[in-house]
Amino acid sequence: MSQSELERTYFQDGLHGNHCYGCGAWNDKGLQIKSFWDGDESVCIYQPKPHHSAMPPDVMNGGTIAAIIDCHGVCSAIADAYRTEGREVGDGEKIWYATASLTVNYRKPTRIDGPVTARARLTEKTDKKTMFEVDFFSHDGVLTCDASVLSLRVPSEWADPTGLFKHIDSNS
Ligand SMILES: CCCCCCCC/C=C\CCCCCCCC(=O)SCCNC(=O)CCNC(=O)[C@H](O)C(C)(C)COP(=O)(O)OP(=O)(O)OC[C@H]1O[C@@H](n2cnc3c(N)ncnc32)[C@H](O)[C@@H]1OP(=O)(O)O
Repeated sequence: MSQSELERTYFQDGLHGNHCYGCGAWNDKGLQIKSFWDGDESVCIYQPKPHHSAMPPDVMNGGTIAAIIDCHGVCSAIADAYRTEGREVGDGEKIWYATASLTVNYRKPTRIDGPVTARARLTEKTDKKTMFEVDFFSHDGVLTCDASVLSLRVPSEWADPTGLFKHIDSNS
């Protein structure tokens, strides 16, 4: 059964300190997407802004669409991992995933004049890898893109607020 808007728990609200451009609730210049479970699917509804346009001002930009799908897919992988362990997102020992692969097929132009919806379903999972297939709809219900997002579980250094590369450099 679908949750009402007031009952929803958004994955990103549990990812404290996340400054990601697409999904970081702590990045005030980012998209700040919000994702939630609707049964076995995860859903993200996003109202594009006029500056998220492609060349025609009424069509949504493909890179912005990809950023939404990417972050919705990775956040779904994170939320799925917490759910598998019976925990709320962000509770207890932290779980991080990063994008290993993103494929987006742009089937039709996406209207910018209303909220877009990404719906994702889990299609493959191992201890380290999680694949979500994502359908992307414009506000009039047209399926404009389909996509797949492969997320890989990464160590806690990815969440170091001072950065990742010093860990990589010191290991190489
Ligand atoms: C107070 C402040 C606190 C701060 C808190 C922060 C909170 C943050 C919260 C939340 C964040 C969540 C939000 C993120 C959302 C946005 C996502 C992004 O934009 S992430 C950036 C873009 N992505 C990258 O930059 C990855 C770059 N790539 C890598 O680093 C590596 O390639 C990585 C980690 C993805 C994989 O490397 P390996 O060494 O762990 O894995 P290997 O051993 O190579 O592979 C494992 C398995 O995966 C397959 N695999 C790996 N890469 C693949 C690929 N590209 N395509 C297909 N398969 C791949 C391999 O074939 C292998 O498969 P077999 O286990 O043998 O079956």
